[in-house]
Amino acid sequence: MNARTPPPIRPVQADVEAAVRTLIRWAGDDPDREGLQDTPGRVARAYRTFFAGHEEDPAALLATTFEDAGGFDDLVLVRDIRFESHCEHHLVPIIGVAHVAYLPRDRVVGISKIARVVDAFARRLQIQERLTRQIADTLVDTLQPRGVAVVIEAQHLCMTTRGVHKPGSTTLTQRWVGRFRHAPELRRDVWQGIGRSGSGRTPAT
Ligand SMILES: Nc1nc2c(ncn2[C@@H]2O[C@H](COP(=O)(O)OP(=O)(O)OP(=O)(O)O)[C@@H](O)[C@H]2O)c(=O)[nH]1
Ligand SMILES: [Zn+2]
Repeated sequence: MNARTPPPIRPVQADVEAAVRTLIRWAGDDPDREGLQDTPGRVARAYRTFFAGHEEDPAALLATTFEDAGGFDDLVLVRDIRFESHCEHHLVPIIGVAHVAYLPRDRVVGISKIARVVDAFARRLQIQERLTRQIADTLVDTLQPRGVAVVIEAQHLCMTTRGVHKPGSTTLTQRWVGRFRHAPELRRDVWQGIGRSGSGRTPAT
């Protein structure tokens, strides 16, 4: 944003409710009928939850670390972190799991904070590739570990409930940083840890 561009004005709840009334009318229904009267307010509140990550600073979630981990510097893998996100193309849910691994250098982080970082990025308008990368980059920047791995498997409802209509299809993305990039055995540890048999190939740089 350059100096002449004013910051975007954030709509207030009344603006959002008016937009939802328009959507209801566009769908062919009457926003004033009894069953729909409270819907615009509900949708505004739901969207606030869905996109709460835009208000969060994921790096701050990792601020508390522990150096006294008994010299532990081996693999830490938090598996099956269920998340709900929304695709930025259709505003339709992306539902999946993230598996996050790191090799500590001199400190570890509370494991719940890793799941919080996943949520902070998931609760935004997203594409899966960016979500994967943002989680990995945040761990790298804040913990400076020897390596980070993020694998995400997700179902995009824009592919299953509309458009190409492929129910059951899932998308898998992976990001390997540091030691994981050039150590197939470490990547195999992650694949085995998450119950999958990934290839040991070295990812393109
Ligand atoms: N790479 C990537 N694509 C995504 C993600 N979520 C949704 N998409 C895709 O974004 C694309 C948008 O394509 P468009 O042709 O502009 O939109 P569309 O006409 O609604 O496309 P269809 O979904 O094929 O009906 C689609 O191919 C979606 O499958 C994501 O996380 N990553
Ligand atoms: Zn989509």
